[in-house]
Amino acid sequence: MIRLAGVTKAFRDGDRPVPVLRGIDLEVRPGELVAIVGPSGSGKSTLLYVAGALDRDFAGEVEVAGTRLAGLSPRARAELRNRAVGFVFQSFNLLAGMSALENVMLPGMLRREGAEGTAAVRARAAEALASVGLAEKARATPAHLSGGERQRVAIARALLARPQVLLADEPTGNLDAVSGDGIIRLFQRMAAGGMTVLVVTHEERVSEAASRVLHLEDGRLR
Ligand SMILES: Nc1ncnc2c1ncn2[C@@H]1O[C@H](COP(=O)(O)OP(=O)(O)OP(=O)(O)O)[C@@H](O)[C@H]1O
Repeated sequence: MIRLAGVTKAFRDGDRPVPVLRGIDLEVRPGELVAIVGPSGSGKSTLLYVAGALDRDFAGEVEVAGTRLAGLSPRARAELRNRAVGFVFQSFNLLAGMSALENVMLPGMLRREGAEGTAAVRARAAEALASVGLAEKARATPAHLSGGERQRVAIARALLARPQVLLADEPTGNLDAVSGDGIIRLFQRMAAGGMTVLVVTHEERVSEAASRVLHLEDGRLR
């Protein structure tokens, strides 16, 4: 679940505050796939970063996966993010020298908790890759994968920690129509499985697939 209430945010241009979010109320429940659309520069990415506990420089209330962000230390915020939130971006951000499986394992290796060994992280990564239909490509490096497959690897990486919330910023922006449709179906499946999915998009076929579409304009959602 994601909940924003009365969220405002401004960037600074010299001394002048430039408001970007002007009172955002938003609730996305488990099982929902919500699309945010709006003109370029309207603040869609900014809203996504606030909702994902990446940005704490805002006013108002935000709750992510049952935890209110107000008063959390940077460390507690990072823990919440690692545990509960998966991020997917337009550019897949995969490491070229690593296989698909190793790319998916990476966050698990960096944030290894307790006594979890490499074999356990590898098993979780293999499961995540299988869930996006890429079990067969585990050993391939990004250069040997199509754009759609690369994005699916990035999604598997975001799913490694089995997050409750999945946030995606223009996830189909670099993909052809067929690959993009595969990614959209994947998001629909994640939501159907009970995940809370919030996607920022310019693309109509993404918003058409969403359970709700919200327009961000002049700092407000409608
Ligand atoms: N770090 C920053 N410092 C100052 N201004 C910023 C910063 N990040 C974003 N902005 C400004 O805030 C506004 C919203 O940016 P944001 O990236 O959220 O828009 P967007 O709707 O995602 O745009 P696009 O669709 O083009 O990706 C823009 O005017 C942008 O220039």
